[in-house]
Amino acid sequence: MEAIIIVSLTFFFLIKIFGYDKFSTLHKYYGLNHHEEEEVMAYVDTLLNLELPEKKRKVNHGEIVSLCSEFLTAGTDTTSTSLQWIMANLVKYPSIQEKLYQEISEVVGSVVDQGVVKEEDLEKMPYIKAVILEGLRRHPPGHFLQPHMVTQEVELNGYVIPKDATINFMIAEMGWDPHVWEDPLDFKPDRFLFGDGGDTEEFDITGSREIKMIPFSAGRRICPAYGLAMLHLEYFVANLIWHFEWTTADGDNVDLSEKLEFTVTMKNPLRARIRPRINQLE
Ligand code: HEM
Repeated sequence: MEAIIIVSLTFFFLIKIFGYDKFSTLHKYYGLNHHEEEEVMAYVDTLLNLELPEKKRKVNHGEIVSLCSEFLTAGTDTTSTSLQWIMANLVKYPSIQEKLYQEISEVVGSVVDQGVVKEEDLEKMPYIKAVILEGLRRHPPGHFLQPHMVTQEVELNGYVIPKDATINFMIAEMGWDPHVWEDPLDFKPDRFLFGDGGDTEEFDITGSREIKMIPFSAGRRICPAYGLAMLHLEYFVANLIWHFEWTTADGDNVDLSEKLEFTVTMKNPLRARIRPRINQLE
């Protein structure tokens, strides 16, 4: 009998579906497998002996707590919110979900083998990158950056911005600019596929060549974890789609209205019906 599970999504619950032990990438970056063969260094370890050259001392416990709190806050909500937006679009647009599933199956094979899509598999999947980039363009979790301060007076488009002024950047609006993006409010991952081979390498998410969208900011204060966040999103989405077929719950329409919280979240959180693909093969 088909097992159909209706979920009101919180994505950390979904991590549990797969089991943390299978998420080798998380282990590698967060240093969770100290007892296993691979030698890893946890971020917190790097702080314990960190010298502050200007102050000629090590970071104290209060500063370590503050740094840990910062990266936990900065990293958790942003990634889970982005994941929810991307999955919502994959539920809303089944043909995009199907195209993604086809790409994953071509690289990884059949889900009956019950493995996981691995980090090295993702490198052979241009479409998953395109889906994540489109998700971050259309629904960046932060619509603004942290406030920045101007270090020297500058003139921009006829406006003088004085030294020490506090400024910010409307990063969501940049990604929706109709002068830069065709049909900017549509969810079209194909816009990030370049060349015959569908190579997405060309898109520069750091904005160092040109700025078309900067969900992770740009320059010196760019999100230090942008590579990790991209990898997590590709990893979670690929595995969620490879293992499960996602459809709307009870004829619900996926509502993409926004709500401003710490990040910009779904006003009506995604409710989806997920069906293990393995059952479809029996
Ligand atoms: C989709 C996921 C993520 C997005 C869209 C994102 C985006 C951003 C943005 C826009 C900033 C502000 C940069 C600025 O003000 O110029 C930022 C800063 C930061 N992010 Fe991320 N981030 C994500 C995930 C993560 C993760 C997973 C971590 C840590 C594990 C992290 C750690 C940080 C930290 C520590 C800062 C502050 C950097 C500083 O003050 O210089 N972020 N992020």
